[in-house]
Amino acid sequence: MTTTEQRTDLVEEQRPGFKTPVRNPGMDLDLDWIHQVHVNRSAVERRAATLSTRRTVKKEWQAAWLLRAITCIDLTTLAGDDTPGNVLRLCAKAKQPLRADLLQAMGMEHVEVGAVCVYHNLVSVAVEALRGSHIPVAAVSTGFPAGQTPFDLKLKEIEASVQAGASEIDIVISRVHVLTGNWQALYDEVKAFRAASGEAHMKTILATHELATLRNVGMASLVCMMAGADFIKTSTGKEPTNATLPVSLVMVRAIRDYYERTGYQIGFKPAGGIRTAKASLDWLILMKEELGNEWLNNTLFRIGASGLLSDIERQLEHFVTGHYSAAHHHPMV
Ligand SMILES: O=C[C@H](O)COP(=O)(O)O
Repeated sequence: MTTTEQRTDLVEEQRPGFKTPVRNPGMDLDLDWIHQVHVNRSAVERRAATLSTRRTVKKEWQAAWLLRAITCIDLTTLAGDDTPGNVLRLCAKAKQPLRADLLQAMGMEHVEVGAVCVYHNLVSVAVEALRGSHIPVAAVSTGFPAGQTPFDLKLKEIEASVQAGASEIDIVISRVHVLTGNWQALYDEVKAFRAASGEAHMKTILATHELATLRNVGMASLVCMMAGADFIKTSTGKEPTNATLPVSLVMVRAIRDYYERTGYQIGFKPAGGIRTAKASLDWLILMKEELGNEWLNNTLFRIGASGLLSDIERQLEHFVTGHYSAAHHHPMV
């Protein structure tokens, strides 16, 4: 077993506040272990229900957490009518997510999002637009969102996105492997995606709404991590229900189990339907309470969202105009 201490020399600084996550090498599929993992559904729901926060941002710590949330956003556009034009606008927003006067009022010089997430066809546009920043481009892949394309094409899609400059690959798993309990097939699939991703960081999208049970969510999380996933991600954003606190709790506890067993820190990305500043605080609280402060940064935590940033901006604007005076000036993150 490798300890965290032994691995710190492998972590390289890429940008202030951003550490390249240590690549998860995965491990052999150990069904004995994952079958011991139990999910108590009612306990999960009770715990998730306590994670509610205020509707508006009134306190300084909440504003500081919203700034942190911005740095963890995978700013996303995944629409049939995406064009180079709207991706260029998205990248401009990624580089400057808050108005200069708001930033200044909170004593900040610069803030940027965690990544920009697009379909393969827009990867090169985003890479070009973000050149000179340190914002990585994530490509959804493997037949996103349904994953119902031939396996060989999935591998080629990953390779093409890496070639185009994506440094993060968000793959979708084949839900059939989970629904038929074929854990070996899921492991082999994700391991092949891992290999095709090369040096890019791989997030595995479980599409939790389509996995039928929380137990399946927990099992799939563990199998994906064993197969070398660097992040596990809840949803595509295209399912009837996307990121929820109960599935997120199951997934972060699987991350904790995997960390305790291997020493490897796997990231978590709730995605889909997260549109309010209040909701982003719920997920930050979940990370802090379940995994601790080490997971409260964009190396190990991302929020996949297309519409969250505007509400955070609105909330911070209310906060700055209503509750924050020049007398308080000090950096918040
Ligand atoms: O991966 C990110 C999701 O597709 C974004 O979903 P959203 O449009 O509901 O925020």
